[in-house]
Amino acid sequence: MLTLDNLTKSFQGVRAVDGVSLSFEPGQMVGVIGASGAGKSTMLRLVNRLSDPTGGRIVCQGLEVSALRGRALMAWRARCAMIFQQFNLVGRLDVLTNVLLGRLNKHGFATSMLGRFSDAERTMALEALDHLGLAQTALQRADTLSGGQQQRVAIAKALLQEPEILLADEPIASLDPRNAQTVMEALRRINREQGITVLCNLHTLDTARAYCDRIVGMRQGRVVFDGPAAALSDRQAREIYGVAFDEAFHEAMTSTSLAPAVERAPALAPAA
Ligand SMILES: Nc1ncnc2c1ncn2[C@@H]1O[C@H](COP(=O)(O)OP(=O)(O)OP(=O)(O)O)[C@@H](O)[C@H]1O
Repeated sequence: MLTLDNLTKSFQGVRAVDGVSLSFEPGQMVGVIGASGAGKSTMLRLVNRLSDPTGGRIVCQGLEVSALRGRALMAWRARCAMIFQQFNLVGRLDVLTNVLLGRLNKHGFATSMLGRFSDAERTMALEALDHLGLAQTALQRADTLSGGQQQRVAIAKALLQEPEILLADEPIASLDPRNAQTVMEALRRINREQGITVLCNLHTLDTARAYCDRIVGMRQGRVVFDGPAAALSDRQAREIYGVAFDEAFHEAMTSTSLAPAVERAPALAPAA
């Protein structure tokens, strides 16, 4: 169980995360939604300690994450992998090497850059790519792939960390609807098959409703909704998004709807 207890982060007087208390059961897929500036990214960055809280605590299975320093902090970061909107791959390196860089925290930077990976790790990386429908791209430069493919490479890299928690910060924000669907299906499948807890910041409502067990709605740094996706009413959604509500809905309605995706076969369709 991962628990955020009265978690707060202030930036020069702005309370980006304001007294958030939440608990996440292992294996949940949680969509964090809210308008721009609601505090979603800051909350995720606090969880893996890319950013330090100014108040409150983070506790995971008895470990006080918010107090960790040095090696213990590195070990925590290895337990919760993070993927970003902009993929964070090294474009000039091939896909396989990018995925192997997910082992960085097991080896240290120098060894990883020298490419000293074991056969078992290479097999693990190829299996992760294969699982994500990308085995055939292993020797291609990462920057020759489509955005959706690059995000799936980033997911494979995150999986090489063997994480318990996957933090996804707007993973589909820069993708077209088809690639967005493929990436969300991949995250859902990893969550279901490997039991990895997924906390995913999302802009649009229908995506959160379609793929997540639970939705956390944030507004001005606070949690204003926490419950099953099916329990989120339009009135509550309006409260979460405020004046940005129409935008959140408009995006959802004008894009190829992602909603039916969970009803489809779980196999990953190759993205363009
Ligand atoms: N490093 C920082 N320095 C100062 N203010 C910051 C910093 N990071 C975030 N903020 C502020 O904290 C608030 C929450 O930002 P955050 O990026 O967490 O929101 P968000 O919900 O993820 O928004 P978006 O969907 O646009 O990414 C905003 O007011 C933002 O300007």
